[in-house]
Amino acid sequence: MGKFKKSKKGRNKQGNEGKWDETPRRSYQDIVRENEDFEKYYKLQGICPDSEWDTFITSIKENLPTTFRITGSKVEAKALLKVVKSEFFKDILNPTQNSKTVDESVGENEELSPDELKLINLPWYPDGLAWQLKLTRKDIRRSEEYFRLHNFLISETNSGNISRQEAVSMIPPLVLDVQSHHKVLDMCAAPGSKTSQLIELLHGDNNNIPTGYVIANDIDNKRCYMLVHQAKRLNSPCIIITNQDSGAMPNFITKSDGKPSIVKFDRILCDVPCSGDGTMRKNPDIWLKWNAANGNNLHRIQWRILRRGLEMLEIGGQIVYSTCSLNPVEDEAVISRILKEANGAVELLDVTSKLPGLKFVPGMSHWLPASRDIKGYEKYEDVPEEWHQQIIPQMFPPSKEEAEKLHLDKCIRVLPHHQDTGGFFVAVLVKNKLLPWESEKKEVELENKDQEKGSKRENDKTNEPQRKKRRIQGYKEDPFIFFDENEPLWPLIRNFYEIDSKLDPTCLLTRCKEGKKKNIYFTSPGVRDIVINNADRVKLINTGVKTFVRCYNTDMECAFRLAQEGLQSIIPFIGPKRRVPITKDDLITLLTCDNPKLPPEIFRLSPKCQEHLNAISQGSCVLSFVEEDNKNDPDNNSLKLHLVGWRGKTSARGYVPTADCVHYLRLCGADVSKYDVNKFKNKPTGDLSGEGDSNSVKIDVECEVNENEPEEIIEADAEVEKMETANTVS
Ligand SMILES: C[S@@+](CC[C@H](N)C(=O)[O-])C[C@H]1O[C@@H](n2cnc3c(N)ncnc32)[C@H](O)[C@@H]1O
Repeated sequence: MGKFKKSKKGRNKQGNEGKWDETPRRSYQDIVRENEDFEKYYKLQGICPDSEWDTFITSIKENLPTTFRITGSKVEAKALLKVVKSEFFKDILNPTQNSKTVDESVGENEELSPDELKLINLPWYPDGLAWQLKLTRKDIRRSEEYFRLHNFLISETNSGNISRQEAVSMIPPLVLDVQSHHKVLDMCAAPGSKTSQLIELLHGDNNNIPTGYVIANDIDNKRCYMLVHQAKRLNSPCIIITNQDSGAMPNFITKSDGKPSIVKFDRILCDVPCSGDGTMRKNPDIWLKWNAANGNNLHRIQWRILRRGLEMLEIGGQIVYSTCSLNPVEDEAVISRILKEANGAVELLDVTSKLPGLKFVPGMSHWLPASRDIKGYEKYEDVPEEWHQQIIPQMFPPSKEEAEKLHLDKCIRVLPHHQDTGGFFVAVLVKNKLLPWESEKKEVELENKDQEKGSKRENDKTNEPQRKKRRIQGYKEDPFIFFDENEPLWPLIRNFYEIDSKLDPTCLLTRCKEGKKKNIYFTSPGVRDIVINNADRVKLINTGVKTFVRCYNTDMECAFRLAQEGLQSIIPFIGPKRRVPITKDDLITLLTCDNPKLPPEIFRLSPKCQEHLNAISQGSCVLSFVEEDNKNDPDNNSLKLHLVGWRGKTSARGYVPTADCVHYLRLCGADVSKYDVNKFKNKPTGDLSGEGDSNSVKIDVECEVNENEPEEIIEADAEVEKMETANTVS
């Protein structure tokens, strides 16, 4: 779904683009990576065989290699992968040395040990799209040898076509088995790297809008706007962002088949808050503050979230529980506790076949809950009273007989030295029947109560005018106002773009009750159902992908231009008139135009494109490129690029941000060397940073609308940038 991505207006405004590798403000070099308690605690737990201890402890003290994955639809991602392999990895990494520094089949290379390999294609990530570079970001940034790779990583990150994500953090969405019809809940989602993967998996390679959706939730309001930022990159109409404590997450109501019912989710990701000691390689400050009490205190929160997740899960549904902590009290102890409480209603799944080539150890069945002074206890009765607040009976490992039933060995533990990553824990659970404390009756009663509350609010609402900013438990968000069947704006837009009647206009929404509508967003019908039926009961932060934008250019018959963000969602519904076929050469001509004041004249484009443009009125249009080579491929593997364009009086333009522009040019095999400035020799003129827009191909200024991004989003954009930079996830 290369289609569902990009646009980083907020980031551009902040001038934060391109800082993919900026060193975190505080200097990690000065941190002494030692913590006696940490070592004592994990030796006590026996998290690895004694013979591996030295390798483990050495590895966890080293800086983390750089990892990234290529995002997008299979076709577009594969095209970019080809560029990565042919243009960057082979030539740039040790060009004069043995080409086997690139390993595409880990384990099969007999000549070089993994230690000698600089570049590894992660074998367990589908389609070879994830890579690990044995170089830190600083190595890449500081060395002239890698300047082209550095430029590439910056610009493709900016355009959302690669995602910098720690290798192990890619695992949970992969084992969740998300399909396009699934209702997916991401309970602790911010900053959202896994949410992005979930959305990509939901869209799969199907061009249809998925019937399922992803609800991405976080308790931290500020961090919710990081999710908005991630969602903006993906341009999916199937995501909703909510701001709740997931340990007490309210039920969602649906009326999809007429009568109200409680939504049960098919897939849930429970990537809980944790001590994060698996991330010490990228967050060395954890060495300074690590203590055993931390994990003990988190156990209860983690258990509470997982428990609520299981309640919200459909029978037959799957939930992934994950942490970036090595601590069994935060990992197996939570799983063991919940399995015991569920009394057979929930069981662990073995998902190792979904991760071919991943090195890991099975989950532990024995551990020693320990007090802050690193004294481990075999049983609760041995715990001195002073620690009873911290250590509770439920944290203890199962008895031998219990352990045989629980199969904690189906959990996956990745330790840093296994394949030079961070540490990680992941477990997949399936719900086979109602939980012992759940009953159909209770759910129905609850639902009725919810309905009563809902209708009371409705009645109250009719008696008082709706305020622009509603307040639910202190939160304020602009309302979500869906078009009704008779929306006066719709016929105008529909006729201009010849929009098929299959597009339901009631799935379009705005965020302003009064005044001129500026931006029109689009959601899938499933998302619309959730928003309409839950806006009064759940803190909804954001939904919808920007699809039409008010345009003040009076040369256009329609008051709304297309927005690139929503184009991929509605392209199947747009009629042939405003879809302009372009060739690869047209695309290159349109995208290499540097001067917004001098866009290419129509006569410079291909005859077919000229003919089409000459036949339509001025204004917004779609520029559609379909790769000729594979046009008749039965698997429909031809590269298709749809860009928002503008038909001017005598000229045409692509309306594409700079980073996207470079990306498309790269995919077309065009020359992008003018953007590829060697900063060690020249001051950059090509604008890969995105801070300026000198090279972006832009629409007439008068048609550009003043899209005021909410302050929270701009701040969050900057914050995500900072986090990605510092690689801090937990
Ligand atoms: C490990 S991080 C999640 C990382 C995220 N899944 C990702 O891949 O980018 C944990 C998140 O849980 C959130 N959180 C903590 N307590 C929570 C709660 N009770 N309900 C919902 N979210 C919570 C934190 O704000 C934090 O963003």
